[in-house]
Amino acid sequence: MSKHYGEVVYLDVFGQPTIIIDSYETAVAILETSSASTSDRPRFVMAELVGLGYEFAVMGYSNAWRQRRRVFHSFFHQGVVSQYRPVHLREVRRLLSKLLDEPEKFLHHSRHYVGGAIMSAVYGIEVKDQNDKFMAIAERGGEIFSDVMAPGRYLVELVPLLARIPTWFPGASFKRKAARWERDIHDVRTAAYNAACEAIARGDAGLSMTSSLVDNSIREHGGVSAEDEEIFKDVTGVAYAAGTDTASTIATLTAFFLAMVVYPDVQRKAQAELDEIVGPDQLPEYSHQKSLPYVNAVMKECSRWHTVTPLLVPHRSIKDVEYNGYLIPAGSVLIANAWSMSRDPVAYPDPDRFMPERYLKGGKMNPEARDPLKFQFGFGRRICPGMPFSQDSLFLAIASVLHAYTIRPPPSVDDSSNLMRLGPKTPSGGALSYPDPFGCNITPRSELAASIIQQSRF
Ligand code: HEM
Repeated sequence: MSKHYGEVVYLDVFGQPTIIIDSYETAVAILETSSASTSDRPRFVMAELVGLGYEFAVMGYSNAWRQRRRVFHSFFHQGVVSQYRPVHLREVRRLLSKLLDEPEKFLHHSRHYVGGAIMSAVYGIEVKDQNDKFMAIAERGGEIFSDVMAPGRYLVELVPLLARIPTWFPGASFKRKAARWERDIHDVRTAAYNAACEAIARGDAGLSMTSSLVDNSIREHGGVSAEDEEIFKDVTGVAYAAGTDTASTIATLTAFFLAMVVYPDVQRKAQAELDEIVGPDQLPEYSHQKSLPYVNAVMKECSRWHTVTPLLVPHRSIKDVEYNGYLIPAGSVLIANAWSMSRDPVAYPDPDRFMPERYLKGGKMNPEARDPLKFQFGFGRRICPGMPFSQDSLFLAIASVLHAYTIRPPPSVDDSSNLMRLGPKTPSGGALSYPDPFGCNITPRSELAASIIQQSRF
């Protein structure tokens, strides 16, 4: 888009000033340097109608948002996420073991890997069953989130007055849908939270975000006030929803499997590095991460190659902002086009190609290469607070799967032109983007690898 219209595009959408930001540098100038003025959110009417207003991800730049974000941050910032590593390590052994038994269900197992870690971290609940009800609730919540946050999908976003028409009114199908979905969203916020509180009351709860919040409250105030209980449900609910649903980390992990199918040379290079650093007798640990530049580069390239949230989540300006001689009026909706940033041919020559080498120089991470995490997780005061947790989760899965398994195209894909068709596509539709469905053939790299996985079963 910037090729034709420039890096900042102004649109008047039914009287609503809307700015599309196409370049990374411009996004930093507007959303980071001026973040005190550009960290509000526009109103998401459909999200409110389905009950998603409790998520601080959709709240305006207010005290309620600040309060919830502060609580969330205290459990997920870079300095504390290592406390969840034992959980990721347990879940990755489960993932490897399931891949041995049912490799064709790799996407399903990946969902359980990501969701299992977040369920433990947030509620102290261990997900064992393939058909776990809490996983199903979160996945349903994720589908609804992606639908209602899709830009331009609902007329009510442009004409909020429509939200007042009665449900039976002709053309009010969006309201009937919202009424049905409200029950699902209510379950996301309360079902696992209530189960965790029951376990705390019985005295058999695992250590978690919920148990810490409740225990601290009892210690400091002698109990949990009704007001605090609402905040605890909001904050644990958003962590569970954002971490477990069909989005984010899972979409990046799916892109990893796809990239390994399409680019076998990359896979071989990453495996050679793992063989040298980790060796054949054990599985990767976090202590290996610093010595695995190529695997780290694969992980970064997965995030860039497949953009999970192509238009991120819109911000809104609360004051006039000047950028490069232009005036961005207060009240503008600010949309950062992460898809276009990920395809910037200057930062990423041959951008559709999966090429971890772009982040490396002399066998080490190249500090001059643009790190895609700087835009794929948003900007300024709204930057994704779940990034450190999701990076820990992704590293361990990517390193462990590559170390133990070979990922090949399914037998039905017999030549390279068919393979390339599996590559990334310009996203369309929902707020969250997923690679198209694909199959792959996953087999242990050696008998030793299979036996290590067997031994680590629990
Ligand atoms: C690959 C994984 C992920 C990606 C690509 C991703 C991306 C994003 C993006 C683009 C935003 C909006 C940022 C902005 O408005 O500028 C966001 C916000 C958010 N994310 Fe993530 N996310 C991921 C994983 C997670 C995880 C695992 C969690 C929870 C543990 C999480 C929790 C949140 C929350 C709570 C917000 C709202 C922040 C706010 O509005 O203040 N995310 N994420």
